[in-house]
Amino acid sequence: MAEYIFGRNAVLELLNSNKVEVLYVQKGNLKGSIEKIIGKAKDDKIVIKYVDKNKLDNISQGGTHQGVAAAVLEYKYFQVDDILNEAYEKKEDPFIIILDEIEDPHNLGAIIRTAEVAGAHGVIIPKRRSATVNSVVHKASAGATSYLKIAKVTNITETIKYLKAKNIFIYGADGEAKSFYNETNLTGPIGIVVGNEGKGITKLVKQNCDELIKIPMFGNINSLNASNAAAIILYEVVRQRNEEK
Ligand SMILES: C[S@@+](CC[C@H](N)C(=O)[O-])C[C@H]1O[C@@H](n2cnc3c(N)ncnc32)[C@H](O)[C@@H]1O
Repeated sequence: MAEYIFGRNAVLELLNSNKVEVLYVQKGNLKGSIEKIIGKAKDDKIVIKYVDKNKLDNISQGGTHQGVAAAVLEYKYFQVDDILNEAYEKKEDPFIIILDEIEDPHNLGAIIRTAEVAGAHGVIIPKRRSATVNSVVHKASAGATSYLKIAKVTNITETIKYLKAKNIFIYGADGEAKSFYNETNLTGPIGIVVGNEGKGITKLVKQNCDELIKIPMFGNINSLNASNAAAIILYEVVRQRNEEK
């Protein structure tokens, strides 16, 4: 069952933290701060439903709704083992994307979308210093957050060690790597680490990767956008896996 928040200040706060799934506005009640709320929801491309007062009275169960309520988007994160089990149940080698502090929700959404389309089994993000699955990510993923398993972990390095103990080979995507991504064998059980937009993969995480791989660059800019880099590498994994069959 959806959880609802009501009242103008509470709804605006929820909008600012990108956690509104659907906005409910009382028909005809469009004056004052409600205009700001509707404007923000429109900017964020959130579904707005104009409803009768009765509907809002029901949602708020007698509370003061001031003509507005919102359904809260709460993503239920999976465990790393759920991602592994998804692969094992499908009798496939695990194919996991590990995001080391991706901060931009649009990048996170885009990577989740590519990972889902590429047939990966899940995406792992850290609890801290990372974008989390909110309405912006949900939209940027084109709804892929509803299909792909996303796990939120306390420590990426520990998770990598855990995956390595399960015979999963961990590649770090790094523009300074020696090996080229397309000359590296990316078949078998693998995890691909993609780093933060500004600082790349953190030192400790990098040290714990089995191998670093790079996408060649020929221009003046010293890196690709994280979600573009992820897409290029994920599709090389797809290519190699299909060639293997
Ligand atoms: C914007 S880049 C980070 C740039 C950062 N200044 C650095 O030193 O890594 C974000 C992430 O995208 C991936 N990436 C970007 N360009 C890449 C390339 N040429 N080869 C492999 N990965 C790349 C890496 O995972 C990187 O951590």
